[in-house]
Amino acid sequence: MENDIIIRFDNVTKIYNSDTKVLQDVSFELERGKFYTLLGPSGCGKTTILRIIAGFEKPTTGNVYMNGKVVNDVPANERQVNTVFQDYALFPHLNVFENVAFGLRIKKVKESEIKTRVAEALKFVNLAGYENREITEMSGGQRQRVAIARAIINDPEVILLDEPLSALDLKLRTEMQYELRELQQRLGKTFIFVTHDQEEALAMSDEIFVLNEGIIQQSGTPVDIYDEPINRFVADFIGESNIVDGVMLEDYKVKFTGKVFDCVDGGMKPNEKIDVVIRPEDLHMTTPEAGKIVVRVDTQLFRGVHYELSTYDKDGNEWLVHSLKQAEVGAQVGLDFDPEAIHIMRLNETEEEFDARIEAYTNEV
Ligand SMILES: Nc1ncnc2c1ncn2[C@@H]1O[C@H](COP(=O)(O)OP(=O)(O)OP(=O)(O)O)[C@@H](O)[C@H]1O
Repeated sequence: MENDIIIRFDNVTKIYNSDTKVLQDVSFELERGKFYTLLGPSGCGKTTILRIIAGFEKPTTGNVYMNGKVVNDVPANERQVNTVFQDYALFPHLNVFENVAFGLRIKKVKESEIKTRVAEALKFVNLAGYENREITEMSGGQRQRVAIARAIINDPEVILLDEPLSALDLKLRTEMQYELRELQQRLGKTFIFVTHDQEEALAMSDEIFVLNEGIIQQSGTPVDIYDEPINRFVADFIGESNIVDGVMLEDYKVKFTGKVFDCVDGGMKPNEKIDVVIRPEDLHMTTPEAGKIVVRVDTQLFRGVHYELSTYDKDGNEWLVHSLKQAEVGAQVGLDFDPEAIHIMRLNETEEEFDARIEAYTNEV
């Protein structure tokens, strides 16, 4: 239903003063009440998308819609959007109460209403009772929550979060991931979260947009993107991958490392060159005789839950393996995998082409 679409980008391009395109024909639709993540390396255009949604920047071409209306020229303060910035942008000279109350004071809301609403917002982020604390006396995680309380106090429809966890240490970051996700679900608002951390994106999102050089490479649920990356960039960026050159001989038959394997993919030209991806956790160690690929174990690291092995085949391809069993460095071992573990990626296939092929191919089957 069009009703449920809160934000829509229609072929949005952004060119700053020079002629480099920071965003290239970006189109997407965001539904109300979901948790979205923009994921990509530094400089890929994530923050630019947030700034366009917030109204701090205008698209060079294309249209941005909110609730079905074009908002290209609507100023930031007239949009139902609030931002939580990377450094939280809290006022160090004001206490917690005044930081959260700030937006309401600007709007000249009555003092008694300010009190009630600040108390509600602080309760929501589990900071009831902290009203009189100075910002400088709050921990990193608590400051984060103050910033969120400040962002939700005006009851915006959309909350933008620009790398809000990057200043926290690993343990606190993980805690805050749970907390933010839970908070988003309780609030029922649309969250748009920017990060370059793929684990964070996988853990928190309903849907992820993977960006590179101003182009959306792929969008989908964390599971879809992890299981079916459409190109080398996405496969590499989302988790660890083994990627080798291959040839799709015909439907269900792929050749790589000089051997032919059964797979579950198809819909390509005969003998088409492709990239093959196999995730390290899908490779199982066995004897060299029983293995589909024979490799030599080069290094082994204990990672707590599993061993991470770096191995090489006779052609010099590296195969990362996650194994519960220990291996012997220098030993020859076999690697086994299921046909379903072989992911095929067409060279230069766009997301639309990928979707169309999968649909046509699965219909055929
Ligand atoms: N105001 C501006 N004027 C000119 N160029 C800009 C401006 N803002 C951003 N850029 C350029 O646009 C590109 C994308 O920047 P953006 O901040 O959107 O990327 P990002 O993915 O958020 O990166 P990061 O993770 O490093 O913040 C970069 O090359 C950046 O230098």
